[in-house]
Amino acid sequence: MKIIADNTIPYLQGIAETFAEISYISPEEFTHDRIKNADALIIRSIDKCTQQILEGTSIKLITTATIGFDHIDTAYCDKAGIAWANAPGCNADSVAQYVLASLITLSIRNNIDLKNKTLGIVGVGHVGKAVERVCKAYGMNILRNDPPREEQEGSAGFVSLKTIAEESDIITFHVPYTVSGIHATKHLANEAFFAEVKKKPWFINTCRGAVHDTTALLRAKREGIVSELIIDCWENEPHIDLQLLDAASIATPHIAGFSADGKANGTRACLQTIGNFFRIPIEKIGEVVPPLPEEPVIDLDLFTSRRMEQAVLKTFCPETVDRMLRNAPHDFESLRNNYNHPREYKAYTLLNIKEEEIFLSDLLGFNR
Ligand SMILES: NC(=O)C1=CN([C@@H]2O[C@H](COP(=O)(O)OP(=O)(O)OC[C@H]3O[C@@H](n4cnc5c(N)ncnc54)[C@H](O)[C@@H]3O)[C@@H](O)[C@H]2O)C=CC1
Ligand SMILES: O=C(O)C(=O)[C@H](O)COP(=O)(O)O
Repeated sequence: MKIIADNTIPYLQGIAETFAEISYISPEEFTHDRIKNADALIIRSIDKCTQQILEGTSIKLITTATIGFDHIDTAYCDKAGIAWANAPGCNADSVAQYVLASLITLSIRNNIDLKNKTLGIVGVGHVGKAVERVCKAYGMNILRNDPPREEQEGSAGFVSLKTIAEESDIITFHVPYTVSGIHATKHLANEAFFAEVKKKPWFINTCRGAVHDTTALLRAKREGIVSELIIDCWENEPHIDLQLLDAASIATPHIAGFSADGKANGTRACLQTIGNFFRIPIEKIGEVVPPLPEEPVIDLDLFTSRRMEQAVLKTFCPETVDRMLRNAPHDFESLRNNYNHPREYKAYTLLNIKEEEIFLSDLLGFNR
């Protein structure tokens, strides 16, 4: 069996060689001619699987090491008999770590207490639920909007997008990018949405850039309708809007899901899918593990105040990544490809924890 894999997917090399003939190609090499003889692909979100690329190839299975799958023309795949699979939930905890660390960063910068602030979550799937869990543990009130889930499960626990706009102090989007159907998310945060916004909320996009309309978002920011912007996903990546970069309080190059743990989960999910599809045992799958952090022990006594917040920022510091993007906005893709993937909380042990810190620590998943 022939596999072609994106050579920027971590923790894959040395594993797939044991059961397949595998070639690694760069995202730039991802063309029809290069992939046409493969049986299976292992891709990332920057490898666009369009009809043009796929038509006339021998590909039977596409696996993407990501949650989102808007880079795959799934309608064409279904018509052409090409199976495809994403990696559901693989990096949901990474996005939650990013959101909490970014909120803490801005709360310290602006001297604002987040406890009892209302967080409106739009899209409450794997990521939205993980964000809800950590932000609730941190003491925030949660509003949830998810019309597709509401249709299936009933209205209890869900609110309208209008309520999110009117009542939230912070609004965070965790929807897939979709362009058709009654729940299409393209430009969900548009002029009409910002017209309903009341409390000058912070605005977070860590899902897909085109879920917001950049022009409308910039206007909302300029007019003080929204206040702080946390932007990880941008329209037209990697060619990001420099005015939005300037307007954002935290700006990162689409790395919210880039924890080492999330990457390993994504790689493992792809291998598992290939194993199941082609009925091959993948013995080395257990070797797909992220490396230990450089400093796996965090001594809380080293911090004079906001000790748990400092511990969170020790695992992932959005300001470091923000600086890298501002210094080189045109290197968006290379910043992503050469990123130093942080570990999630479970890779760290907290020392000298106090009784009142245990609840949050355990909920985030730190060891103690
Ligand atoms: N920045 C990053 O690195 C990452 C970005 N993502 C993005 O986040 C998205 C969400 O990920 P998951 O939560 O794992 O997906 P999921 O499929 O588990 O959940 C998405 C939720 O959004 C809801 N939804 C769909 N349309 C909606 C609408 N119009 N309004 C409100 N809710 C709507 C769905 O019903 C579902 O519950 C992914 O599709 C991906 O695009 C995911 C991981 C990392
Ligand atoms: O999982 C997703 O969906 C994401 O947005 C990923 O974080 C994107 O990762 P890459 O495709 O850039 O590896």
